Amino acid sequence: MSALSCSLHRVSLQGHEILRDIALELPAGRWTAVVGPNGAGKSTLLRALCGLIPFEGQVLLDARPLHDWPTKQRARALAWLGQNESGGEDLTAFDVVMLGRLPHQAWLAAPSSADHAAVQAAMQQTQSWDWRERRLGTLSGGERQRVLLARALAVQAPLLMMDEPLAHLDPPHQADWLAIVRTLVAAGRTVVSVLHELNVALQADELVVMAAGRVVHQGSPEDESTRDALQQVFEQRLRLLKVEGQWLALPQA
Ligand SMILES: Nc1ncnc2c1ncn2[C@@H]1O[C@H](COP(=O)(O)OP(=O)(O)OP(=O)(O)O)[C@@H](O)[C@H]1O
Repeated sequence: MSALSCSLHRVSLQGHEILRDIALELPAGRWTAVVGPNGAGKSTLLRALCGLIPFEGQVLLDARPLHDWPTKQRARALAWLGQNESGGEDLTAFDVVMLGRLPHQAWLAAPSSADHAAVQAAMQQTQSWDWRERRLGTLSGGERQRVLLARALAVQAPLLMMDEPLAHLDPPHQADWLAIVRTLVAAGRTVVSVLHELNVALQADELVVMAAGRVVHQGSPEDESTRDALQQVFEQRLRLLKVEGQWLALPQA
């Protein structure tokens, strides 16, 4: 069963064709990592799949065309964490995370106790609760990223899409992110993330390997064909090693 599937004929930005002929099925209840070299089209793909940019073709969320979903219902079904998100600098971290609860609230209604509980739980999960009174603009890059991750978690959507969620995170907080993803997937949620950190991506259930605006391969990191595709798109410049049962990718000079 797919949480999200697409048949994208073309995605163009400002008159330039960025993606072409992409057909994907992203399995429900699994973690899929999208990888590939700079400029491959990973962020553009994720944004098209979330309906944030126009596309030629079709995207199905839970087997229903994305654009047929009522906006609020779709916002409850699909949570999004973008790359280098700006805005809301003067809001407190708590209020930023509360924005994740908007799809659950009636127009102009005050947040409910369930909204408060969801915000607190998400901020505790990303260890950002201590900064709840701080303004977003005063936080470091990594602290800010944890608040924005909490906002995405607070939506409590069955599908979580994240573009470079590990940006600015130090190794312990990368490990915490991985633990959060595993907890979500164990609870039946679906996670799709663009990742540059190949050692983390190789722990995903599925990899989508991209190059030059196309999907080159989709499969488990355990499959040799997936690792061959990685080598191909990264110009055979990886050393892929299995250490303690875990695939690692080192840059090769
Ligand atoms: N608004 C735009 N107008 C024209 N071209 C764009 C626009 N946005 C992105 N592109 C181009 O589209 C291509 C894909 O960009 P995208 O950000 O999706 O790649 P990516 O795989 O996420 O890259 P990276 O790993 O460097 O973050 C790049 O060549 C980029 O320069």
